Amino acid sequence: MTHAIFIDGAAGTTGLEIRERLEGRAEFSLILLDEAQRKDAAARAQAINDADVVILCLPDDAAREAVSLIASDRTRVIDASTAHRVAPGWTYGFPELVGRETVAASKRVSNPGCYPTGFLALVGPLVRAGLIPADWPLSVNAVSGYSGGGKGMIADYEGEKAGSAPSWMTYGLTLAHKHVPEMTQHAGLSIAPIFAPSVANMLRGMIVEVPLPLAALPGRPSAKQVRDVLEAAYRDSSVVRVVGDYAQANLPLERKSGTDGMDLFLFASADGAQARLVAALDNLGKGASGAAVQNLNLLCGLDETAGLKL
Ligand SMILES: NC(=O)C1=CN([C@@H]2O[C@H](COP(=O)(O)OP(=O)(O)OC[C@H]3O[C@@H](n4cnc5c(N)ncnc54)[C@H](OP(=O)(O)O)[C@@H]3O)[C@@H](O)[C@H]2O)C=CC1
Ligand SMILES: CC(=O)N[C@@H](CCC(=O)OP(=O)(O)O)C(=O)O
Repeated sequence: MTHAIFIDGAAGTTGLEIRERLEGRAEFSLILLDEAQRKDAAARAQAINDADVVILCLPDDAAREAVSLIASDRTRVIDASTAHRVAPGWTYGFPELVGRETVAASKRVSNPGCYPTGFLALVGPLVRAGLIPADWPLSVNAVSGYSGGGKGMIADYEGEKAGSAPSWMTYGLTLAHKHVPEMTQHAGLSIAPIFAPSVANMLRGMIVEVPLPLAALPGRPSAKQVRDVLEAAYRDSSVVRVVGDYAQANLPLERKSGTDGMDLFLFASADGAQARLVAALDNLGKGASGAAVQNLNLLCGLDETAGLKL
């Protein structure tokens, strides 16, 4: 069976990467709009309703508009934007956390944000297991490649003004980043984490870190207990891996660049009092396009890793 797929926003950063992963796959036929039609509401509405699955790679408002254009009961949606990540009636498209069957059975799937993908992979299982209380005041520090800001930020770093682009900058200084609600809700937290994102002068790649004062947590969990919970959570996954044999003295932003996988690490102090939980991924891989293709595979009853770069 061939599944008809329409990528709305196929000319953007995320859309192009999804297209690249789908090309040459016999299970899919792509519905394509040319340059003159790709922002035409009537042409998009037709394509949306002709598709079995629509993948939205659009700004939030355009994603909401695209969903409003759906008239066909058959059309299923994967939205890569922030528009529906905490919306009722939408499945949060993180198969390793919500269950592959749940994603596979859904008509409306919201792809996780890139930073929340790292944060939730690390923290979700630990909250669920009771090692981190729901009201624990977590913080999360992260670095992204500049492609995380889409075509606009890529132009800032690679276009005429490239010389004045910072080599590294922290942002989210109002403490109201759009990813905080999904991090809080899908981790099962009652207190929002303090989120400190930053961008480096590198195209792609992401490191997300959660410092964890083990000795201050109720029950004082050991590093081994934390690691055991994470390993059990991802035992069945070939996309998310808990790395147990990392012997290097540092961890580069490039670690997972160009791949759709995510590596998780637990670094603990010798006395077991402190730990640093770290996720390495590609903001355009498991952080966006790879996750969308993984979800698409599940919606279509295919192997979840088909077409992924692992
Ligand atoms: N980049 C990343 O790492 C990640 C991005 N995302 C999310 O994915 C979505 C897409 O992001 P990204 O690919 O980075 O963004 P880009 O800006 O690179 O691409 C967005 C695309 O949407 C097109 N577009 C805008 N409005 C409309 C419209 N009304 N109708 C049709 N097309 C439209 C743009 O057209 P034009 O080319 O003319 O500007 C552009 O091609 C966003 O919601 C983003 O937040 C999610 C996870 C990670
Ligand atoms: C570097 C950079 O600017 N990153 C983006 C997030 C990219 C992303 O994944 O966000 P969404 O999927 O939620 O759009 C930001 O902080 O807004």
